[in-house]
Amino acid sequence: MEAHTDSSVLSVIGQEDLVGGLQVLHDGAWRDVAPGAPGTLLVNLGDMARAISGDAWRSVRHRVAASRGAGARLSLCYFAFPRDVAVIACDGSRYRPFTHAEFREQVKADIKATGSKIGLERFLRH
Ligand SMILES: O=C(O)CCC(=O)C(=O)O
Ligand SMILES: [Fe+2]
Repeated sequence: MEAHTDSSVLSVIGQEDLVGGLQVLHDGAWRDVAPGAPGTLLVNLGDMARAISGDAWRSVRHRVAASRGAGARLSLCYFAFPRDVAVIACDGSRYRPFTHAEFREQVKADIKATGSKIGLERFLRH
């Protein structure tokens, strides 16, 4: 899975594998996230948490780089999203207020046009 930030408010990832492969970008370097003990849940902040907090919380860029022949990898993800009509706004934020539906449509359009998600940058105030 290529590098991305989640679009959610938060994501809960249950990794039932012992293979690993999840990596997060930290200080410009990809770091492995070691698989936890069985039953470990990993919580990831998404773009909506970032926007609602005015960048106080960050949506970490991550990817899955499972190596060939490492065995089966199973992960279950739960993504919590705002309702479509929810207005995502924060006083003093770099982002203009937008609805979740607007964000979703913009991501869809950007993926169609460029092959990848652009995300919150699209909503920067000018
Ligand atoms: O499988 C994983 O560990 C993460 C998957 C992921 O990043 C996603 O589905 O957004
Ligand atoms: Fe993700």
